[in-house]
Amino acid sequence: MERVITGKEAKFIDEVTINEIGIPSLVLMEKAALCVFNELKNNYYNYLIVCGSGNNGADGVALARMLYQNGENVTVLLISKSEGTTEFKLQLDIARKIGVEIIDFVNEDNLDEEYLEELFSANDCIVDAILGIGLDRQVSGLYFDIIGMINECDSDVYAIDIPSGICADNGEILGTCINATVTVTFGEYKIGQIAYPGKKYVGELIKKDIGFLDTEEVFANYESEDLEIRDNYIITSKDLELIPDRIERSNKGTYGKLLVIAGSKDMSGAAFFTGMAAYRMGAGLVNIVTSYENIDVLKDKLPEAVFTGYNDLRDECEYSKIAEALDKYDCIVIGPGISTDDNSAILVEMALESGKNIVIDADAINVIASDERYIEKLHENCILTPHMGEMSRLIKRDISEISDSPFEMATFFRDTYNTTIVLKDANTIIATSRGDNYINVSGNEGMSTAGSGDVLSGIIGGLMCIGANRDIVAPLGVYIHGLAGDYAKEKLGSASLMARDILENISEVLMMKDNL
Ligand SMILES: NC(=O)C1=CN([C@@H]2O[C@H](COP(=O)(O)OP(=O)(O)OC[C@H]3O[C@@H](n4cnc5c(N)ncnc54)[C@H](O)[C@@H]3O)[C@@H](O)[C@H]2O)[C@@H](O)CC1
Ligand SMILES: [K+]
Repeated sequence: MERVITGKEAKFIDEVTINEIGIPSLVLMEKAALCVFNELKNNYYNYLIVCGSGNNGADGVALARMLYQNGENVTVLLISKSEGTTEFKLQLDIARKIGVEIIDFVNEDNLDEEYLEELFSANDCIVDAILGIGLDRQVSGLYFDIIGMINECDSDVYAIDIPSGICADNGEILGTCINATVTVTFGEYKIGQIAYPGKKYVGELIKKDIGFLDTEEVFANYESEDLEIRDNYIITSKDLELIPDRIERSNKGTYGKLLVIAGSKDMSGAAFFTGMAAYRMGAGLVNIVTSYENIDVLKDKLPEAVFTGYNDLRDECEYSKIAEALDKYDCIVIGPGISTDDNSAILVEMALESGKNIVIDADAINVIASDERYIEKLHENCILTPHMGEMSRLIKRDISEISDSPFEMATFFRDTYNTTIVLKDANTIIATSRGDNYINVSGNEGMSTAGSGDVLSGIIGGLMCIGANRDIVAPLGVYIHGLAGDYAKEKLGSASLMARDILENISEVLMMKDNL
C-alpha cells in the first residue's frame, strides 16, 4: 500500500525537511520547478504561468525563469494583491532581472476581463500556480473569475502540486477549482488528488520526488503540536500478495466456512452473486441462508453451496436452526436482497450478537438504519458496505452532503461506532476500525450495475474466510472487486458490463497475484 497525505501533513514534512534537516526551502522549490519544467519543455508554443503569491506561485515564477532560459515564449500573470512569501518575492525579483515578461494584473491599469480572455486563448499552455496546499478558504472574487476563465479556454492546463481550489486534505472543492489536464505533485500523493470530487479535476497525475525527508521517518520521529497524523493509504497491485496462498496439501476446511445470509422472495440473484464471489475468492464452504422459495433455483445455479432455508423466524425451531449455523461458521455476510421485513430484523440482530466477523450490506444496512437499537450493536469486527443512499439513511444526512465530503463522512462514522465502513462511490472510501483510511483507485463506471455490490460483499467475505488479515480485508476486497471490473471492461467495454462479468474476472486478479 502507498501512503496518501493531507495538505497539513505535506506542510509538516516540508517544515521538518527545511527546519530540522536544513535543506533550504529554495532548493526544494528549484527541484519542484525543474520537475514541472521537464514535463513541459519544448512541448508548447506559448506558456502563461498564472501565479498567486504563496510558494505555489513562487514555484510558478521559478518555472517561468527556466522556460525563459530555455528560449521559450513565456509570460507570468500575477493575480494576487498581497506582497507574498519571502520565496515568492525572491523568485519574482530574479525573474524580473533576467527579463521574463511579467504582467501584474492587479496593479497595472487598463487591464480588464476581455484582455484576460484574449491572453488565455493566446497561450496553448497555461500553468496553474495560483494556490497549492496552502488553500485555506473558499475561492472568491478575482481568483474565482480567473479560474472560471482558464477552465473556459481550450489550452492545456498544468497544475503545480494540486489544481487551485481543491482542498488537499479531503478533495472538497472550495467554491471552484482549476480543471487540469496534468497535475505535477511533489513528495506523496495528497488525498485531494485521489478522492472525489477533487480527483475529477486533477487530469493525469504525476508524482515527483524533490528530496523531502522520508514520510515514515518524519511521522515516526517528529512531533507536531497541532497536527494529528492519520494513516491514509491506497492499495496497489503489489498488495495482492496479501491474499493468502493456497496450500498444496489442504482440504476445504483449510479455507474457512462462510455463512451468506442473502436473498428473499423474488430476490435469489443477490444470494447467487455473493455466494459465487466468495467461492471465486477461494472460500472453502459457503452456506446460503435464504427464504425457502429460493432454494431450488439457487441449487441449480450454485450446486457447490449448502443451504439453510427459513420461512418465519418467530418459529422457535427455525430460529434455532439459524442460531446453530451462526455458531458453526467462521464469518458472515448479511444483507444482499434480504428485504427489510421482520425476518431480516431478527437475522441482523442475531448476526450482530454473534460477535463474529461480519460483512453488512444492502438491506441489512437499511434494517440497522431503521432503529437506533441496532446501530449501537456495531462492533470492530463489522464491515458495513453502504452506497450513498444507504449511508444517507444510516447517518440521516442528505446524499449531496455525503458526496461532497465522503472522506469526512466515512471517518466520522468509523470514529463514532468503532467499526469498519466501506463507503461505495466512484472511488470508494474505506475507514477501518483499526484507524487506517483507504481510498480505492481501481474500478470503472461500468461497475454501476445491478448485483455489483453483492459481488463485493462476497469478495470481502471470501477474503475473510480464507484467512486474510482482518485489518486489510475491506480495502483489499474493494481493490480486487474494482480490478475484476477493470478486466471485464477491457473485454466488454463499460456499457455492457454486468455483475456476472465482475464475478468471471475475479480469477484474472488471482492469476495476476500468482504472477507477481
Ligand atoms: N519549501 C516549500 O515550502 C515548498 C513549497 N512548495 C510549493 O508551495 C506550495 C505551498 O505554498 P504555501 O504554503 O505558501 O501556500 P499556497 O501557495 O498554496 O497559498 C497560500 C497563499 O494563498 C492564500 N490563500 C489561501 N486560500 C486562498 C483562497 N481561497 N483565495 C485566495 N487566497 C488564498 C493564503 O492566504 C496564502 O497567502 C505547495 O503547494 C507547493 O507548490 C514546493 O515548492 C516545494 C517546496
Ligand atoms: K496550483
